[in-house]
Amino acid sequence: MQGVVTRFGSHVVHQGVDLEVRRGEIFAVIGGSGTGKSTLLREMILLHTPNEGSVRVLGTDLAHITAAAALALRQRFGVLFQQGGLFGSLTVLENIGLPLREHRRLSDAEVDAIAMSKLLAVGLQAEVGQQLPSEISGGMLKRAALARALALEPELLFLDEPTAGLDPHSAAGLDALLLNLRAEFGLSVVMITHDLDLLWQVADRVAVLADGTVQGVDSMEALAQVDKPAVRAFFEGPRAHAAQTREKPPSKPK
Ligand SMILES: Nc1ncnc2c1ncn2[C@@H]1O[C@H](COP(=O)(O)OP(=O)(O)OP(=O)(O)O)[C@@H](O)[C@H]1O
Repeated sequence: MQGVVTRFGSHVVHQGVDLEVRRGEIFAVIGGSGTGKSTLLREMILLHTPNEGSVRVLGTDLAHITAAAALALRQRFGVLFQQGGLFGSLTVLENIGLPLREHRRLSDAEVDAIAMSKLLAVGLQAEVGQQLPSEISGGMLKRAALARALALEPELLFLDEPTAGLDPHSAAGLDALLLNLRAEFGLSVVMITHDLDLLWQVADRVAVLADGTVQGVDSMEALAQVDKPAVRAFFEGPRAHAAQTREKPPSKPK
């Protein structure tokens, strides 16, 4: 993103946001409530157009993108929305297979086989595939939604608050899963999160959004040394300290 300006009426949300996400990295955007994180994500996934500035995703400039190019681009990235967004009347396996039915010419058996491989890749048991979303836990729902986001083998994954609403055990499981998926599929990940553990354990670089601009982009370790109030806010308080000192998984690839 370069020079992104976003206004809603007279309310200026972004006043010149510059961001660059590198291939293969897990990149997080943090910021206080209302600083425009969700809007920024929506601008990256073709759901909102900024008033000024440019957004490029996987080499494609979104400014004057044709409908056909947008359709092609959407198949190269996966999105995990905060609520998961699975269809309640379909089984988990049918949900995961939906993007394949929509965008690929495959037999039912082929769709089911790929959907099952994604289900297993996110650490769910095969039997879960036959259950309805209402029958599984919040942590399993997130995993199932992630499996659906992975169905078309995206190069890039966008996650909106992936651990929101999860108990600490399920959230920790998701940390490990993201690291594994990146290692296995070479995914690049852009996520919005308030989860300090997720930030410390998983994010390679983090952008701090405040006052309409990016106040700093760096590893959590480096940001912890930055002496700006908007950045410091994320490193103070008992929860921040606990997350910072928690043991990290040894597998964190660099
Ligand atoms: N469609 C819209 N119309 C008008 N105002 C909007 C719209 N979408 C977002 N806003 C405003 O833009 C600002 C940023 O919203 P956004 O949801 O992007 O923030 P956020 O950082 O994701 O917040 P939170 O952490 O609370 O989810 C808010 O003041 C919000 O009210």
